[in-house]
Order: sequence, then structure tokens, then C-alpha cells
Amino acid sequence: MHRRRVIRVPASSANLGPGFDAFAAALGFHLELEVEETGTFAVETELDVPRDRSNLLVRAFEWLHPADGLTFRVRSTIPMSGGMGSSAAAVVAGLLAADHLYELDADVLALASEIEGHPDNVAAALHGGFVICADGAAVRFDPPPALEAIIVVPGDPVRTEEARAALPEAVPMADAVFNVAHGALLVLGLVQGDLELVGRGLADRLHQPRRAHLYPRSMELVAAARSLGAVGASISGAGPTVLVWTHVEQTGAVFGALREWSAGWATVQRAAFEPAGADVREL
Ligand SMILES: Nc1ncnc2c1ncn2[C@@H]1O[C@H](COP(=O)(O)OP(=O)(O)OP(=O)(O)O)[C@@H](O)[C@H]1O
Ligand SMILES: N[C@@H](CCO)C(=O)O
Repeated sequence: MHRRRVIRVPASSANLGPGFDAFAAALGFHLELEVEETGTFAVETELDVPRDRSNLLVRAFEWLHPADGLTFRVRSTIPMSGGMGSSAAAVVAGLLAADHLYELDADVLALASEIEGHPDNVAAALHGGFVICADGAAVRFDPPPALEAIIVVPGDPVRTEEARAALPEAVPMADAVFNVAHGALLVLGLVQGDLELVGRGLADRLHQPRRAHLYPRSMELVAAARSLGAVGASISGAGPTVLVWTHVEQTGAVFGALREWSAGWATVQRAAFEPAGADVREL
């Protein structure tokens, strides 16, 4: 009998303003992997990704088990311009597939964090909701009901590797203090459902200003978001995608304003905060 598994993993937005490499949220776009023992190694996908063993999802799978004789069928609605956790979703899908097919009981969060180089996206992809990563573990909490998001995705990609290389080894104490304070405001606002506090808490002085040369227009949008009716905005992960945070009653109006603001530069899509994390089904 051919064993078969279907793995569904959400997109994720990391950093959320002040929480560099520590905060992330799952979003309602998904990667779906069907892996089947067919006797032939193959990657079947319409995505612009390698179809051989250099494919990131297959590489993650092979951290746990050889992929010989397996066919990987991959679909995804996660934008791949950068910032939406497409690589984290692929890594989590590959690891979960091997873990479930061969009943390995692996520490998927630890392995995925090692492969990605940071834990934020993979933790949100695994657990859903909002996550705070610390001490090799992730604490999850639910999105507040009145909160929605819109993603603004520029056509020109920024690779995470390049964005990480733009950051210094050390930062001034004042910038660190600023981010500790705003990170705390953000989490308090999210837990209390106080979107005014959430908007204040999105400010960052650690990574966004130091990467601004990689995505100048995205930074202009982050600065303009509140004047367009949004709660606030953050560069999503390593950018250039912008996560625009909205109150449910304002999302429609903000969406229209963003379409106008972004015409000819970026695509605009509504995005729900996703409470559910990665899911594995046996077929
Ligand atoms: N479904 C997939 N299958 C295989 N590889 C993928 C898949 N999705 C993404 N990748 C790989 O991940 C790379 C993108 O990773 P990168 O970290 O630069 O962006 P991201 O994960 O979308 O952004 P961020 O990490 O800022 O959220 C792609 O170039 C591709 O090599
Ligand atoms: N925290 C990471 C997220 C990248 O997906 C970074 O900003 O480099």
C-alpha cells in the first residue's frame, strides 16, 4: 500500500514591528503538500521552485529521512516576493511530512528554526495565531477578533539572506530600549484587544530603518498607513511586503485607499490572521 500524507501550512508575517526574530503571526494563505510513496522521486508543482533535491521543502524532508521513491506535489497561495514566510512554510511542510510518514517524533520547531536561521516564521507556521519565541520555544495566543490585515506585495523581491546581511552586529542601547517598550505595548494591545495600543506598539528602531534602502517604497507606506485609516503597518518579515493592520469595520475603506496608493507598484490582498497552525492528514 502506498502511504500518502497531506500537509497544510499557513503563511506567516514575522517581526510585527518591534519583535525582530521573536514575534510572528500566521496568515490565511497556505502551502499544501501531498507526499506519496510512488517508487519514483519527483517534485510536481507549478511554483517557480527547483524540482530536484535542491528544493527547500525536499531538503528539509531529507534532514529527517531520504526522499527516494517519494513524489511531492506542492501548491501554494503564499506570495513569494518575500516577507510572507514562504520558505518557512516549505521547511515546516517537509519536516512534518517526514516526521509523520516515518513516525519519528522529531522536534520540528527546533529543526525548522535551525534550517531557517530564526524561529519566528516557523513557529507561527506550526502553531498558528500569534507567537512569541524565546528560549527555544514559542508561546502562542489568539488574534483579537476585531483585527484584520491587508498585505501589500511589491513586484520586486527582497531575499531574506540579503536583508539579514544589512543588519549590524550591535545596536545602540536607546534603540534596544525603544523596541522593548514598543514590543510590550504591542503584546498588551493584542491581548487586551486594544487596537489603539496595537498601532502604537508597531514602532520599530532595530531592523526596518536599517533595511530601508532595500524597500524604500514599503517604508513610505508604513509611514503613511495610519493616514489611510489603518491601525498601523509593519514590514512583513524581511520585506518588501507590507502588513497593514486594520479594524474589521475599516478594512474595506483601507483596502480601497491602499489600491490607489499602490497602483503600478504592488498588489493588494486582504489577509485574515489565521488561528490554525500546520495540519497533517493521512490519506
Ligand atoms: N513551496 C516552496 N517549495 C520550495 N522552495 C520554496 C517554496 N517556497 C519558497 N521556497 C524557497 O524560499 C525562497 C524564499 O525565501 P525567503 O526567505 O527569501 O522569502 P520568504 O520566506 O517568502 O520571506 P520571509 O522569510 O521574509 O517571510 C524561494 O526563493 C524558494 O527558494
Ligand atoms: N525575523 C526575520 C524574518 C525573515 O523572514 C528577519 O527579519 O530577518
